[in-house]
Parts: sequence; C-alpha cells; structure tokens
Amino acid sequence: MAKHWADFQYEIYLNGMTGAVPRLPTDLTRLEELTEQRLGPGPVGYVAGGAGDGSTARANRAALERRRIVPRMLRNVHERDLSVEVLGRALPAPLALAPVGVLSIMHPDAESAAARAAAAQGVPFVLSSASSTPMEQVAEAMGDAERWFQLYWPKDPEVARSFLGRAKAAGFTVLVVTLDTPLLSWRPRDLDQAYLPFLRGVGTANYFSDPAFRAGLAKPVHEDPDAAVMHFVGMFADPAKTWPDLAFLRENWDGPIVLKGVLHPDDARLAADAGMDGVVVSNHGGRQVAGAIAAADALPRVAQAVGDRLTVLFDSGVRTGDDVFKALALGARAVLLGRPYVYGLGLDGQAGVEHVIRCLLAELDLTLALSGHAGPSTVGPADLVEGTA
Ligand SMILES: Cc1cc2nc3c(=O)[nH]c(=O)nc-3n(C[C@H](O)[C@H](O)[C@H](O)COP(=O)(O)O)c2cc1C
Ligand SMILES: O=C(O)C(=O)c1ccccc1
Repeated sequence: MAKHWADFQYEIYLNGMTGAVPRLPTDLTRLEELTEQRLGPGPVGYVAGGAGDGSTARANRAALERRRIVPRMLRNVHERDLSVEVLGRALPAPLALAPVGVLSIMHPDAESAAARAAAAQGVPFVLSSASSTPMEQVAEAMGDAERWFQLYWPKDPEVARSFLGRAKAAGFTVLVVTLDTPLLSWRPRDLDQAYLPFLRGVGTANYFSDPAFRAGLAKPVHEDPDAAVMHFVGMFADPAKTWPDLAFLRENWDGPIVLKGVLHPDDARLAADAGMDGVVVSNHGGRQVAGAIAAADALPRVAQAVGDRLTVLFDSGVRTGDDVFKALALGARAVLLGRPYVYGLGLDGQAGVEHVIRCLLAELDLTLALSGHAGPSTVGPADLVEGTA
C-alpha cells in the first residue's frame, strides 16, 4: 500500500532532480499514441474506439475541458488528505480502476497485473465479467485489497446466480452492475478492422469456466469453441430486463450494489427506489450510444436528484488530476479511471498501471492544493465556471 498520498508529487519531483527520465510520460493523454506505436492499430483501435463516429467520446472530453477551475488563495493547504468514504469503505483517494474486459489484448498478465497495481496503490480494482482471466485467479492477485466485481447480467438466471455465488466465494464485496450494454453498439473502427476480440474467445474466461454456462452447451468448449463463443455472445447480457428485475440482485448479493451507466436523473431515482446503493454516471466511455449526452453534463443533474440517497460515482473521459477535481465539483464522490490505465498496462504491465495511478493522484493532489483545498470534501460547484474552451 502506498505511503502518504501527498508524497507522490514530491517523489516525481525528486526523480527529476536525479535526472532520471520516467519510463512513461507524466501527461497521461500521450499514452494512447505510444500504445498504438507499440501494439498496433487493432488492439488500440478497440480500446480507444467509440460508438459510431466517436463523437460521444469526444464530447466526454469537451464537457470536462469546457469547465474551468477558479482557484482560491490563502487557505492553508499545507496538510492534505485525499481520502474519502465510498459505500462505507475508507478509500485513500477518490479513485478506482474501471471494469475493462479483454485486458489480455494489452498484456499477457492482463487483469492480474492491473489488480496487483491497484492493490499496491490502495485503489479498488473493479473486475469485469468479461475478463480474460477467471475471477478466482484475479481475486488471488488482489491480496487483501478491496474486491469489486462488475456484472454483465447474463440472460440465463442460473449463470447469473452462479457468477454472483462465485464472486462472493472469491471475496468480492461490492457489485457493480452495468446497465448500458444489453447489446454491444455499432463500432465502425472495430468492424472495419474485423477486430472484435470476444469473437476469438478473449474475455470469456469467467463464462467458459462456469458450470452453469457450460451446462448450456451441446459440446464441451474445446470440442466446439465457435459454438461456445456464440453462446457467450447471445447470453452475456439481456436486453429484456426491466427495473423490477433488480430484486433478483438484492436477493443474491449481500453487499453494496452500484448501477453503472446511469445518465438520466429519473433512472437514478429509480435506482434509489429499488434499494440500490450507488450509481456510476457513465456513458461507457462513449462506446455505447453514439450521440449520447457527455457524462460530465449528466453528472450534476444526477447528483442533484439523488446525491443525498445514493453514492454517485463517475467515469467517461477522466484523463488528468484536474478532471478528477472537476468530477468531484460536479457532485461525484469518486471516479473510475478507464482507458489511461489500460494503456499503462499495454506499455509496461503492472508498473505501467502503477505509474498511471501515481501520476493521476499526484496531479489531483497538486490541483487541490493550488485551488485552495486540503482534500476532496470541500470541493463543490462554486469551484467551477463553464467556459468556452
Ligand atoms: C476496452 C474497454 C473495455 C471495456 N469493458 C467494460 C466491461 O467489461 N464492463 C464495463 O462495465 N465497462 C467496460 N468498459 C467501460 C469502462 O468501465 C468505463 O466506463 C470507460 O472506460 C470510461 O471511459 P474512459 O475510458 O474514456 O474514461 C470498457 C471500456 C473499454 C475502453
Ligand atoms: O468493449 C466494451 O466496451 C465492453 O464493455 C465489452 C463487452 C463485452 C466483452 C468485452 C468488452
């Protein structure tokens, strides 16, 4: 676990004094291009790509960049503390790693490397249902860190029950249920490169290792892998689900449940009415609904509607420490980091993910301090204006 959060910027400055150039850039917006140079256009196209022409992913960035911080002076920011409480858990910083499937397209150590990096930095790692490594194996890599599991809610209730039972048995305590992907969207960048990793069986580890999933196959996976993949595609999510179905999750999960992919304040109210514990305001990084509202534009409306009833988390477009600051100011309790850690993984495995987390938190710490805040709790709407940039 990391030391004192405010030490991060100090350590980086110190490396600068020794003349040692960091292995990866400290401007995390540069990682995509470097990863593409290293790994090629297929995998990076998949990670970077969005729905349709990519306009939602661009809107996510624009909505964060348009908001500008108005720093305050002379507020004694000498002693700082980034810690926050999220869902009854004390986190060292308002940050977790977002669930990202198919990580083995980035690095052979995939989810285990990302989980170890998160654990080393004390940040929760949300394990995707579509991971390339079975959940039990990733749980081991997590050590005594917080274990959060993301559910793609399978069509077959036996598989859903089996996943929840396995996740519980493997020590996962927080359930993040993704609602925005009952189907995968139209993603021209992947279609045009014929790069759809799950069609080659990547991201199916939890399914292929699941007894309830395998019971639905005519032949064992190794005898007919194509049929197994098609079975996965047809059942990994369920477009027929409606709000009353959430009772199933409550019956089958003991800990906090967070609904990911909420953009409308009325959906957030429905989540609260259904006894959920939190929402992630997210448009899946612009990967699902082309033309959707930017996540940062949805955030204040959702926070206003349910901020007193639910834990409001945020993702989609976070690239820098000041983006985290802005999300806090717009009403998020914490953010999930997506693509930047995926590129860190692709470029330098576990060390690359740790680099990304440390840069982001160093920058957040400095942004807080230089804006007049000793920690996340005092940040609010008054810290921002809407500019034109
Ligand atoms: C390659 C890739 C795979 C993803 N897989 C999942 C997934 O399996 N489950 C999920 O809930 N979200 C998934 N997401 C969405 C992320 O959890 C998160 O919402 C998104 O990356 C945030 O946008 P950003 O990366 O632009 O910040 C995926 C995102 C990417 C880029
Ligand atoms: O690509 C994605 O955004 C995603 O969520 C996903 C869904 C199924 C399998 C792998 C990734």
